[in-house]
Amino acid sequence: MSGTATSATTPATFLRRIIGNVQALLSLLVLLVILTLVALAPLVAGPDPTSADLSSAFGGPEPGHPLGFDSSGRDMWSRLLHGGQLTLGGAALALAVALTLGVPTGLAAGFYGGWFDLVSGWWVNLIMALPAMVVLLASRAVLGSTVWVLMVVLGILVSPSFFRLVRGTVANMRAEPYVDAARVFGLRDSRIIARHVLIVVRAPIIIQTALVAGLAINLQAGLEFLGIGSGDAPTWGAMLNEAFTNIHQNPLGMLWPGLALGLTSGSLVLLASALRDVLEDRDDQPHTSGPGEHPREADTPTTPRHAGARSELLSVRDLTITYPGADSRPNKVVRGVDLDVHPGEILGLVGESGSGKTQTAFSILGLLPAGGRVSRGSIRIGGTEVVGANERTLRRLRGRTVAYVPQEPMNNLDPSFTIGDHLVEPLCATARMPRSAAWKYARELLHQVEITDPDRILRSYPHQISGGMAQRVLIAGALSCSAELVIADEPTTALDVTVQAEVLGLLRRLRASRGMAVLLVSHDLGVVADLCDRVAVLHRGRIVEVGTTEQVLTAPESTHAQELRNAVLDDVPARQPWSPREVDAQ
Ligand SMILES: Nc1ncnc2c1ncn2[C@@H]1O[C@H](COP(=O)(O)OP(=O)(O)OP(=O)(O)O)[C@@H](O)[C@H]1O
Repeated sequence: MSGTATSATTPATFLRRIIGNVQALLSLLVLLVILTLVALAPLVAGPDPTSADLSSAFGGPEPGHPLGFDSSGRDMWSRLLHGGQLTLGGAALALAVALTLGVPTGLAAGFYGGWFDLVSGWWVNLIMALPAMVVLLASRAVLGSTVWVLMVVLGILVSPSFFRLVRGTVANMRAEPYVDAARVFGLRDSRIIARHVLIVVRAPIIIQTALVAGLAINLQAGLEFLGIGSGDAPTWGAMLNEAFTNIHQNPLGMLWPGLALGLTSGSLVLLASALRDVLEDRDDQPHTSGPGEHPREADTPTTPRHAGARSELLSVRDLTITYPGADSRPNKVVRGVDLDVHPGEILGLVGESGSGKTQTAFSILGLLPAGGRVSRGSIRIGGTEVVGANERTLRRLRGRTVAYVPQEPMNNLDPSFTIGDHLVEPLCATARMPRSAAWKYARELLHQVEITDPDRILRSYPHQISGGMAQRVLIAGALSCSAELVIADEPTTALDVTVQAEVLGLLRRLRASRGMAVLLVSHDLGVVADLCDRVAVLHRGRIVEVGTTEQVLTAPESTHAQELRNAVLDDVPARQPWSPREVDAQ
């Protein structure tokens, strides 16, 4: 089964995506213009921002003074550009402090947990409990009114936002199997953090940075506006303060610093939202294929099309699933798939790893991972179109018409709840059964999946039962709302051979007794031969052969079905026992 959406984006790809995103491009352009003008203030601003000429007070624009003069006759254009240096510089300092404090401590607390997590958590809670304005006022009284000092204090006050973000993300991934695997390979923690952890947290950090930058600029301007800042120095907040006091004589005076603040913080917020889309591979385009889409290989029509009458239970036509590719162009992982599962039938969906089996199954359930979308085609379950359907329609179908049996039974049971809770909750919520009736029915379901002591199992927590038992419980869950179609994704892969046979036998008996249909996702031809009426073979996202199980397994027509069959070792002579002479011979 595939993992979740992650994007290992190179800087060049990232840049290309930014350029391809109108919102990101426009907000970046606005910010670049503002930053360039502010950085070049000594060259382009003209007169000294502090030199006053009372004879020009409240004067309008004139050559060399495009924005006119303030109440003391100081040039507004010059004050705006020089003021930007203090306002934006102060915000950058606050951000640098917040990042320096929040990110490394968040990484360490999330990765190592333990006493460091506990102690840093207390500190962060303490800082968050402090009223920011009161702390800033007290800091000004104690440390002086220099804008830089106040910005350092502000940086400390906003650092918990980075700490919490990074700690939460890292703590979630600490238990990921690939982190354990990296440890097993003997990698040092510093390398694991640099290689596996930073990649995951960098996108949220970049987004948060853009948001906190906007906040810091506005807080800094707010302090200056209230007169808590650095006195005479020109800043956007101080300009607003001065213009506000003289609003009746010169209402336009508020416009320029207000516009500078609004444009800067607005662009930062828009940039953060666009970055989220770009970095997290979100794609909110309508679900249609566009001219820019390109398959990894030519779209040669190898798919055997059987676009005849559609099954009333499950009918898939021309299904195409797309993810944003590494080069920012759409990557089709399933292409033009046609499938039908008839009532009471077991259809095997087979193919090598990565051929698109799980993606096809998830799209039928309307549960594609983030970034994935059905870019073309139709999926009908019980006559209802799933592609483009709203969540309410999908919820109505899931559990009632179609149910799912996963590959890893243990991962799909919440360790905090008993098996009884797992079975009873959905019965109460979707079938609206009273609790006592739901418990009785859950017991009956466990009987149907051939569990001999249902009362003990209902009271047990997931860790108290075996993998085979857990899979039976999940099958019972799939049966609970009398679904007509069960999608089983490698339901026996995680089980040992004896239990595999038991579960397969159970599925076969349930089909016979309840008449339910099964779409069985598997790469194990033995399982398919044992259970399925028909087989569809997937190769690189396309169906290359469909037929009865006997026909596909005994006389496959397509090369890929032949290859799959040849990979089964049944007819191959067993290897001779190992003998030390083999080593000598090498
Ligand atoms: N979240 C994702 N983001 C991008 N591509 C994905 C994602 N999940 C799967 N893919 C790609 O989709 C293709 C099909 O994956 P899928 O999981 O359906 O394969 P599969 O046939 O079920 O393989 P397996 O038997 O190993 O589970 C693969 O090339 C995979 O790289």
